[in-house]
Amino acid sequence: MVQFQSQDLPQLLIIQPPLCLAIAESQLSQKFHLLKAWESELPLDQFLTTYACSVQAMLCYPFTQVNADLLRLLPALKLVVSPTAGVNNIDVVECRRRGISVTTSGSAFSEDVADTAVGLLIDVHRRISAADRYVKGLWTSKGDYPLGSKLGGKRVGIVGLGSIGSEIAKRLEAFGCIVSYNSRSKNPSLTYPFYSSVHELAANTDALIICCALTDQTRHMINKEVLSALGREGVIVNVGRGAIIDEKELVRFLVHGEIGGAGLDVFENEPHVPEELFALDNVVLSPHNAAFTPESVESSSQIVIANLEAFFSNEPLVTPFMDD
Ligand SMILES: O=CC(=O)O
Repeated sequence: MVQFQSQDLPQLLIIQPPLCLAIAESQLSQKFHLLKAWESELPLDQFLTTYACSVQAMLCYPFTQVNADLLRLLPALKLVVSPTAGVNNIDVVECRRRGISVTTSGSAFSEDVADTAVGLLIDVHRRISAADRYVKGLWTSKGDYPLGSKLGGKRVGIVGLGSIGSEIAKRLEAFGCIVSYNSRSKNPSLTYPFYSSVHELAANTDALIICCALTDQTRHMINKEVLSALGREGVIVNVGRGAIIDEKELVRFLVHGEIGGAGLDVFENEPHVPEELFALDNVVLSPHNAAFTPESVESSSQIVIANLEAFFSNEPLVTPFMDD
């Protein structure tokens, strides 16, 4: 049997280690010659210069900033593969200008993100995390814990009705919620009420779930006016990206009781989380892990590998990034 040396395999550049999103390295290394920049003794720019003329594909984990400066060092690059749904760490405009394709995880994470979004919504309304802390610390007599509020019948506005938003809507319908949405455009195949303005959506709902992409247009889209429109009883859940909400305003609204509560999986400057939130029982926090289960990471791994194989065999990419 012919034994391939890894040098014979197509090169795959990886700049930073994978953290929790480990794409099965054993599977990758059977098919690609992995160039792991962080394991090299060379400074990054020298490492990249060494492979500049040969590297055509890069796997980019969420903390790698793929900006114009980095791309300039990689003149042969033709493909950036992201194992996540969000690509706000990649300069997709510069990639397009340079003829570099970008792929995402497609819908590999959608169901798990949707589960977490609904979990956070229920938790804030029914005070599950706060009740857990209460039982473990202060419970002295039965029945004296403040009542939470019912999810069924709530009007929930979904901001971004793509693959994740649609999974959230499906789940909320089963809970008897009244769903409406805001998106870049109305989807004619959906019957949920559409609001072209997120402010209007907030004014007409009891809770907002943010699951759109972070772009120049959506940065700080949830601002003081939108939070005021959501109102004192309103709840906000964010499983998109932290910077879609003006975090300083959100903290101010929560601390002053000007909105009802929040379930947050993402933050503006991760892993920094505003400490004012820690003392609030109507705020539930999670460490940007809404998407990640062993099952979804495995499915994202398969998509990463399928995109790389398609690229190196000149086949159409499986989940190209679509900026629609
Ligand atoms: O945050 C997770 C993702 O973008 O898939």
